[in-house]
Amino acid sequence: MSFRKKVGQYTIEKVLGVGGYGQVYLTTHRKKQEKIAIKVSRDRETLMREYSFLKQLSKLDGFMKIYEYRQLEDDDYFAAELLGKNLSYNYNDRILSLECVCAIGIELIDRIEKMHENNIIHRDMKPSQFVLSADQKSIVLIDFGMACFYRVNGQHKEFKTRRKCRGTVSYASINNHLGFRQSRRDDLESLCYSLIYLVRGGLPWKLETYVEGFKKWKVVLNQKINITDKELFGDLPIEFSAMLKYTRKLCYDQTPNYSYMKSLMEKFLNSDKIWHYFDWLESPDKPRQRRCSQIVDGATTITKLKREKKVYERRPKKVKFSVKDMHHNKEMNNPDFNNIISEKFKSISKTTIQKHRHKHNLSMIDERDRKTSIDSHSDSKNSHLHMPNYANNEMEGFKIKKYKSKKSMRLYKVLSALDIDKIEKPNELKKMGSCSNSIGQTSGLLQEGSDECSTPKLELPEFKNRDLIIKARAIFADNSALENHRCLVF
Ligand SMILES: Nc1ncnc2c1ncn2[C@@H]1O[C@H](COP(=O)(O)OP(=O)(O)OP(=O)(O)O)[C@@H](O)[C@H]1O
Repeated sequence: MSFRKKVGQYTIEKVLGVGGYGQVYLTTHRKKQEKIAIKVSRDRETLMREYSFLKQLSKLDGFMKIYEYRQLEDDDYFAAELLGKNLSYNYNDRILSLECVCAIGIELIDRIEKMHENNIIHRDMKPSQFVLSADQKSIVLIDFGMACFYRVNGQHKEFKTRRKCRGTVSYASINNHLGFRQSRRDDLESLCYSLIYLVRGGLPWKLETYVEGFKKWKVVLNQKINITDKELFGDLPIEFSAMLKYTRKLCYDQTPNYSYMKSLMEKFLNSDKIWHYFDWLESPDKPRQRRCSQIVDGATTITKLKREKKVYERRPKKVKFSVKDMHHNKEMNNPDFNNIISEKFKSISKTTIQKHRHKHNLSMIDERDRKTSIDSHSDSKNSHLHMPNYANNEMEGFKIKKYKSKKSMRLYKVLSALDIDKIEKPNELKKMGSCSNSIGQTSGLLQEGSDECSTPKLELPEFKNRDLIIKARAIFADNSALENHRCLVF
């Protein structure tokens, strides 16, 4: 297999990153001998859109400088300023200090504010999109492949439901999970999860590796709703939870108070020179650096990454053989052939097999899986029977806490995660009646799925909190009815 050596007039030196839809290379311009980053993709439409957003922002401080866009025979590329490392693995595989993360937070809130002023929302904020500038003294926000305009001709786009869940599940906002069209608030909520990741070395959501596609979104939503402050924030100062709660409270089209958010982070810094606090820079008068308790047991944590790295390093090299070799061996009646094959299949883990089944929609053959699927199926048929009858409640100023049943407690948890303790129009709850009659109708929120969703027909009933989401969705469904409400949702 031959690797690509050049793109247009640039010679490729190494791969900087391979993402969802493109590859980023470190290259040298053959004539000017300049080091340049090149993003290459076959997805012309997305690459062009990203380029146009970057072009618009590139004149501002804190955004990547962007050069040319070229169309090639098989793919397209654009050239950009060469930046440093991204923050996804954290500096030196260690958790960052509290002060450093606050400094990063201030930088990023500033970038987000500028981006929002330009009518753009990012929709995929996460640590791998936070890249150090070449001098390592500032943070640059990259990857606008999923960005879009939230305001067109001065008008905010209207609120919509049943949208695809977009972005990266661990950092997605609750409203994104619920299928609501994203707006400025969602970038900020994702930023909060990213900062927690950086300062605690991970996020507490737990995911089995074989959970894929849209099911992953359901599992993580459940955890985001049910998690306690202690689990999520550990010994972090109260300002972090205040910031997350603030972003969750924002209305759909509300302009966030960026200064307030910055002020929460500034409490931990005494100097104006933000880069002073970056852990990766040495300075003689470096201020005190505090480390917070680390999350070690989550879907992605530094500890886990280190562990995996060690296992990977220790693993003996696999003997590779091609299909051609296999046929050859078979034809030659090689006595070792069967051993080789059985060894190879032994090394395929259960997870991989489950993944494969999942991908190809194969029936689950083990008894436990079969049982779950039967249970969930029967659940689906009778789902409307489980719906508590809220429809008769005509009381003004409906208090969520009033309902003590298990299901309403779950509803209460979603609403309190969104910081809503009162629904002003109890009549809205009537909609649940009609929603609950048809799984197809209600599952719009759930089935449209993520962009990662390769199996859009994932069974809705598998989601334990199905009722809860249906309810939340029903309550939020009517944008206009809730516009003037204290619950600040849309
Ligand atoms: N200008 C640059 N200079 C240095 N490194 C870069 C630059 N642009 C991107 N990278 C690196 O390449 C990685 C992938 O880039 P980018 O996020 O733009 O690609 P993507 O295909 O959209 O990825 P994903 O799907 O993971 O978001 C980044 O995390 C970053 O480490």
